[in-house]
Amino acid sequence: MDKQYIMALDQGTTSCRAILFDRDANIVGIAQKEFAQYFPQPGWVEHDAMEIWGAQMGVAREVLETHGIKPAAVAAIGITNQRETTLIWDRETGKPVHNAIVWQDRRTAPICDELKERGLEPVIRETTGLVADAYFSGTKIRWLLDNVPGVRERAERGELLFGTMDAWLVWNLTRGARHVTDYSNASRTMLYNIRTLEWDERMLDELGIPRSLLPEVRPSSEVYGTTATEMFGGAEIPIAGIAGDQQAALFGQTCFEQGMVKNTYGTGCFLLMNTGEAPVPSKSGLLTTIAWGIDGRVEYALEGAIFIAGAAVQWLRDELKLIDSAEDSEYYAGKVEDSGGVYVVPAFAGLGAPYWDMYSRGAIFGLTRGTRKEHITRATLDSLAYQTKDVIDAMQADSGITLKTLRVDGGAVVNNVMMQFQADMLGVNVERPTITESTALGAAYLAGIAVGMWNKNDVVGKCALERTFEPNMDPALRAQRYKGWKKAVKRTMHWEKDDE
Ligand SMILES: Nc1ncnc2c1ncn2[C@@H]1O[C@H](COP(=O)(O)OP(=O)(O)O)[C@@H](O)[C@H]1O
Ligand SMILES: O=P(O)(O)OC[C@H](O)CO
Repeated sequence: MDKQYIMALDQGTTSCRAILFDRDANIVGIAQKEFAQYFPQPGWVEHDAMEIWGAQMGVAREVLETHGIKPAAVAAIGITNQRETTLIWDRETGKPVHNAIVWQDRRTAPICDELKERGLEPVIRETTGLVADAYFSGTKIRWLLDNVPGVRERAERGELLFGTMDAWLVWNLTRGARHVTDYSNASRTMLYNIRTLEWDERMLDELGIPRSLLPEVRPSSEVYGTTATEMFGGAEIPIAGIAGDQQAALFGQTCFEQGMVKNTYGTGCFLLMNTGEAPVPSKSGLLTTIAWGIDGRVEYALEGAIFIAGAAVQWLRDELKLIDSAEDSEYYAGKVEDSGGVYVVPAFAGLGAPYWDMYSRGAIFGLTRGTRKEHITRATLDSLAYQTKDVIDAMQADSGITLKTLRVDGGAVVNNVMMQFQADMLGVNVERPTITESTALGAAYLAGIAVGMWNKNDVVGKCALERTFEPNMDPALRAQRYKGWKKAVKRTMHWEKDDE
């Protein structure tokens, strides 16, 4: 039988998706399942890894069945995942020792403070490209070793394995035959030396993490193994691509040239600029990270991670109940000229790039007796664009490259009011592609390339634009609005730590 499909498994923060692509990289079908979010304490976020595994397999089988496609017709599986989310499990039983600690989880902020006090920040930056923040896996592993009874002893006896969600899925799909991750995911652990491309002894030592926990690090496009026979009714499907979701989106948007930038507007916003074969250090609060390893080469990116973006729209809907659905935000925001001087700073989980303030918290500024929900809704959407501008300014400063256009994707880019304001704020065109599932597309490309279905040139030709938003705001007005935003951000900083 002709192997004509590539299946992307997109293990996101709130849902598992399986997306089938045909040989022309068109979407044939999508299945999606949300899973539970656990918030055991303020600032803590956990996932049940067994639920994720069940949901991921469920959608993989569902998308094949719904479209009447036999597993044997799938040429390869590409995996892409929420990054940093940390799991430790037993190498014999496959049982997790604890829920996964999610990237948004702030419980390890004190461990990060301790690393900073020990003067390790420059070492972390130099070796891993990251900053000392609770966001990354390293301090989450440390927390599990210190706080879950028996885990440190079992880890030291070599009985346990650590992985981000990619490694967890590959390990399960291959029934424990492979414990692997790829360069892009490894570069988010705070344990991986992005220059030597090895686990970093110093960081492992500083955090007291046994090496035996760690997966093997492989390129982002190669056959890592095949699915165990019982997974898909006897078909042994090659698992041929792995990349963290934001790097996968950069690949899916075919940002293959140095200086090309994409922004994904999902729960958070993640901007990545391809910086080519050399890691570019940041002086402006960005991360230096591995984009992918392919064709025997590793390429790097500068990244700005914004923790709360679309999640702020969910907050309007679920907590404030100002809107009934995320789509409503466009309707209400469109009913006013502008936010009427209101600024929403959605620092619910502290601030990421370029501020890196774990102790900032959300705030609404500029309220007057005339403020309506339309203004607050608009200001919430504006905050996605302002945060993006903060990161773009930092990227331009660090790389010396001036942004020409911004390629966008993710669930929130359907919002035309927000996209237009983004173009206005940046003063460059914002390009929205036809397929906004860039993350899954990137994973599919990586897998399809590994099994010879496509090459890199083929996929560049497949990128089609659906709409371009052109800037249409007076530069003086832009500067004035942005100044207000900077003032608002400043006033939220250190909120949790200031006693005054
Ligand atoms: N029309 C819309 N306007 C603004 N935000 C939206 C809209 N539709 C969806 N969103 C936001 O997009 C996010 C979902 O995007 P998605 O890419 O699926 O996120 P993730 O992969 O992070 O789970 C949600 O946070 C939601 O609030
Ligand atoms: O699941 P997403 O799309 O919100 O992405 C999460 C990021 O990978 C976290 O770094």
